[in-house]
Amino acid sequence: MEDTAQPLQKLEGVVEHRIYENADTGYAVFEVNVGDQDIVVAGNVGSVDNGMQITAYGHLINHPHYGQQFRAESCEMRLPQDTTGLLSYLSSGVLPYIGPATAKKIIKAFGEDVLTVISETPQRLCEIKGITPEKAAAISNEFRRMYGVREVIAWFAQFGLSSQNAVTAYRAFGPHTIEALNQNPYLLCGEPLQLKFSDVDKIAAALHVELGSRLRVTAGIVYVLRHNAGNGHTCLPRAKLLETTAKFLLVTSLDIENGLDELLQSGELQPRTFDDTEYIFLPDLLSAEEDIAARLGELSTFPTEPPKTLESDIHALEIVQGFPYAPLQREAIRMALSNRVMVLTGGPGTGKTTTVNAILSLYEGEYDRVALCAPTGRAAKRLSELTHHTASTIHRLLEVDYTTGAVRFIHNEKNLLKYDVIILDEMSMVDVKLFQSLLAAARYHCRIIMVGDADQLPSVGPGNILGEILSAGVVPTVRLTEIFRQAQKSLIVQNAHRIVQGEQPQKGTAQDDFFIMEKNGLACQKLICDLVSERLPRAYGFDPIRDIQVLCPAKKGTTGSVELNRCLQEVLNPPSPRKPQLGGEKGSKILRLGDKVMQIKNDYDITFERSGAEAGVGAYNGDMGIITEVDVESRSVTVMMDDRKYVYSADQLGELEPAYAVTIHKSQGSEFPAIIVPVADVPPRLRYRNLLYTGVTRARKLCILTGSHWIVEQMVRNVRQNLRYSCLRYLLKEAATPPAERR
Ligand SMILES: Nc1ncnc2c1ncn2[C@@H]1O[C@H](COP(=O)(O)OP(=O)(O)OP(=O)(O)O)[C@@H](O)[C@H]1O
Repeated sequence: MEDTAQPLQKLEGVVEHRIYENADTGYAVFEVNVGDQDIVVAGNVGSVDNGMQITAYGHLINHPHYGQQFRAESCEMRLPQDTTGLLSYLSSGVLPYIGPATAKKIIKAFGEDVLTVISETPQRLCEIKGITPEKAAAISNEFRRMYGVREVIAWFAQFGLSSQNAVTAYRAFGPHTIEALNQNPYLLCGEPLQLKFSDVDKIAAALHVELGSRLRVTAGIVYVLRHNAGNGHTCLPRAKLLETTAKFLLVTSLDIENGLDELLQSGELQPRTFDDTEYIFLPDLLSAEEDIAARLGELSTFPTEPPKTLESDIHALEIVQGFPYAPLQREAIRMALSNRVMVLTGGPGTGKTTTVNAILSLYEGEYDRVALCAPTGRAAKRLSELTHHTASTIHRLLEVDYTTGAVRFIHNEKNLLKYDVIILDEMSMVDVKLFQSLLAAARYHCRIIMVGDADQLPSVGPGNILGEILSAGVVPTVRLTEIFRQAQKSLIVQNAHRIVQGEQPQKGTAQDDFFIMEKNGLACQKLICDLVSERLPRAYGFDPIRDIQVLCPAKKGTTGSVELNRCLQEVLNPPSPRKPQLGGEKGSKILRLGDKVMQIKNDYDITFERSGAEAGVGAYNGDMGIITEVDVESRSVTVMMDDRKYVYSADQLGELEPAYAVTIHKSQGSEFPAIIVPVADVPPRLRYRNLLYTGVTRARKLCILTGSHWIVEQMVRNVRQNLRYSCLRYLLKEAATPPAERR
């Protein structure tokens, strides 16, 4: 967050001493002799060695902890040329078997040619006493490897790309990285770097790759598919893919058609045809949908014997809770006990949780190991509060393997989970890859109960599993429809059902838990601040920070989450000399002592402590907490999320955002005592039913819509189900059909 607007300064000198180096990220700190003094240089510049000549570009800054240092944005390095530099370089232990004494002997023997000898004719090193042919080969190999990384860093630097990217590329592509990238710069769009296509296009243009070249076209097609996976599609119809790619790449459709055929032939992409439409998949997403379909299809076709005492067991539960189950609830309970897989779906207040509780009790009488889980930390917490059973996130159930860098799970098909039953709530939020992983780790006989509301927004990741399962009609399903009397009293519940049925929500009166207040633009912004800071705490006793949540359809605009966060932070947690803070430069986000914050991406590595309980790792997208400490010196922030205490270091602060106002998308799976949804200035593309429905159903005790009623009307009317391309429904039907009956 420091000032980088000033022109870059240049620093030239010779590396005197390495202080710190992180081989994974390419971050290095070292002392450089610039003639009359030594200056500490830090930055993502890759590996450096004593004696190297460097030219760095960056800024001289005053680090609060380490004092004056040069923060390098980029750095060119040359191996030492003269014998003094060479001696310093070789004496530093940079190469195996060469210490200061051997370095002296080698330089004496080969002078300024020493590095050429090491690289080209290492056998000549055997002229030095003590260097065997094996040692000479090891020295030469190590030198070439290091030099290779450096060359890759230099190649990346000429296109303005970081050393961190270079180190990652070198690790993926090996000693021939530059050769491979010169031949096909579009490799940079794929794993592991996934750079933006337009940026790679510029590099390709500099390397004289033509617009219509096969390399560019095939990379463009894969890129379009991957981009669409980011928007939730597991595949695209062939025609749509061709059309989108042609527009994106500005080349003829014939070129694209040929490119696609090549990718299909090589297996880099895979086709499936259903209802006369050819769908094109990235292989990993196809195998995710196929695996899910195969498993659920198989489980669906093998019902089990229900326990003989089932009816009397259900009756016993009814006596304990004091009311009978409704017919559909009974059907769901029976289904859970007589099938290996099922879906339980329904809107708010239709008795899903009551039914899950019954299923849980009966399963616990039957089986030893029943797991309850949900896709997010907040959803798991809510589930465990409602059922009084331990519930965990799917990630925690599968246990993330932290050692590999990529997200892998400790429980998988080779190391199965030891559960007899898995009950999975908030199914609408689960994406195909995560569900594939969960099913793969489930034992063969494990029952799978999926619970969710298909009218909620679909998952952030690719797929629309719940919607697809329901439309396939293969998996045994109960759809609860009755709104129970208890829930009927709530206008939140009534209005949620109205919205789903395309009816307008009713404005409430003073006794109700749902209101619509007409205000637009800045007046709406001001109204929200007043409601949160004064009116609702006064009228209902809500804590403005912990109980009230503003949920925005959009990020941008006067009543978007960014602007509202700024205003609410100012009102609820204003600056004060007693409240240290970070950020704020040039309008960047501020993190201040006492702020409510949200974790905005999954971090599987971050550790937390708990007083009186075991420490652990992981903070997940959507987790919320309060800043309890800000250390300006080390630029670190301490956050309490329930009983978990996290310390975010300077480089992890990007994972946190103020959370007085969050988007409805980020609030999926969570509930709050009171919510306010600004329905003013909502961009047209975000005016749709499921978004409003998901927002409204997050409220437990109070829901206020502030904005204009005609935007509410538009949102209710617009049923543009976030159309998601997926073939799970077809694959499920196929999997549940005996082979002989398939077409
Ligand atoms: N068979 C029943 N008879 C009477 N009341 C019931 C019955 N089943 C559930 N209820 C009541 O209806 C209300 C809503 O039930 P429940 O919490 O199970 O619904 P839900 O679908 O999980 O709702 P939400 O999704 O909003 O959490 C609760 O007060 C519950 O006690």
